[in-house]
Amino acid sequence: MTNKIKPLRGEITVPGDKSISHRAVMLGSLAEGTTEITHFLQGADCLSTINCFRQMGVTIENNPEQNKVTLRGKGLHGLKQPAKTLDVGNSGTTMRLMSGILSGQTFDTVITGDASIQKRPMGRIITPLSQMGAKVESIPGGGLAPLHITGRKDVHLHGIHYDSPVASAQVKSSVLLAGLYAEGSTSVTEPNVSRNHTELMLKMLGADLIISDTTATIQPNPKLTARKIEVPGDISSAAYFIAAGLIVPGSQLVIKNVGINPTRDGIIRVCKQMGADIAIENIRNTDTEAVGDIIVSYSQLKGTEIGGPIIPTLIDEIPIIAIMACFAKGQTVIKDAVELKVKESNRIDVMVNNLSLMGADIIATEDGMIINGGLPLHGAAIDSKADHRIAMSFTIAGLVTDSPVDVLGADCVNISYPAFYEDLNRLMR
Ligand SMILES: O=C(O)C1=C[C@@H](OP(=O)(O)O)[C@@H](O)[C@H](O)C1
Ligand SMILES: C=C(OP(=O)(O)O)C(=O)O
Repeated sequence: MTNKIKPLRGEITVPGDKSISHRAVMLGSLAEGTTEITHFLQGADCLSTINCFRQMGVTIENNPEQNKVTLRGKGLHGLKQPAKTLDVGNSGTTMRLMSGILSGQTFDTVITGDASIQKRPMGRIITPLSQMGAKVESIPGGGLAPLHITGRKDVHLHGIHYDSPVASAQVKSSVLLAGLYAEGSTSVTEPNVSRNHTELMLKMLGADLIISDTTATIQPNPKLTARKIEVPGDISSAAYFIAAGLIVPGSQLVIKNVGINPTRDGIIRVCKQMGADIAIENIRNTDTEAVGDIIVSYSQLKGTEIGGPIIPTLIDEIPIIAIMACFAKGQTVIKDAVELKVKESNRIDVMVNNLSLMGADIIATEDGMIINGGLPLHGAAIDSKADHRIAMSFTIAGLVTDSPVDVLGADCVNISYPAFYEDLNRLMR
């Protein structure tokens, strides 16, 4: 069967940012007053966060038709012990950020997630939280979930300075959130700056938090006051349409209202490096985050090198960048991205194996991959390994292969972008 290539044209608004939606529920639950969240992401990961906080006594109304969530915060010390194990589903963000919050509670909890979560490293949060005096135990051992977190009845956590070995917003946020419950200040320094949504939202709600270069420092026990939170469109979801616009001949797309926080905008910078016809218009600020409309047109891309401080700003976009690199002239080298091995799947192996199957010239390296672009890609059956970013990346590749790509387990897009296929089909009409 051959594939008829159809250009993508028109305007699209992508769903709300996943990282910011999680944080809005978490911090709203710890604030005093009513939080109204608009453009909330109705992805399974964020619904897991809602469920966990409901189990700890927070009243949360979710209106999926309007993507609106309203919740009544309990204050820093108002959560109650859940009746059963907290289940984060597939969400690493929920697991790691909540572990920081739970470390500061007076009650015990057990927290776990699906098969993928139970393979992902939690030692990276157990180490700093333990240094703060928290008692976080891996039940199976080896730093894996489920985790048992013992409440701190008499002893308080104490602030630390943590020199994180990884640039990870989940590690940084977990420690800063535990810092809300510590004696003394808590700071985290990371090797490169990771997304700073936790810091920006905490500040907006009234926390005493200072960001200086690669260090964030928080003072304990603030009064957090509920505010309206407008969630920008998720640049990680926009990335699939950016790529489609660039690689499908004849395409031109406007992606409205996308979060362009500089700790997340690496994909835009890489597209420019690759010679893309891409621009941002209508830049404005919400209370905490910059947003803009992304305009993108089909372009002949060229290879590039990606590594160093830009990596955390585009970590979830590397699978789709690898697809773009296959359509670029020349070589693309992606390095310093070893973190890809501990996401929902090993994203280096899964990208390299599947793109090789489709005829790409790609090899895995220890911390990334090297792609020689320009070879035609063929259709194939691609196992998504239940990883939403993999499923969406290969769907976009399949728009320009000579025969169809069959993505197995494609319903995992539900984790971060439930309407992905509907939105894509609408732009191809
Ligand atoms: O804090 C967050 O919301 C996230 C941080 C990143 O993970 P790491 O902190 O593990 O890099 C990213 O990959 C994930 O999709 C969301
Ligand atoms: C890695 C991701 O999310 P999490 O760590 O929250 O599971 C992702 O969405 O690509």
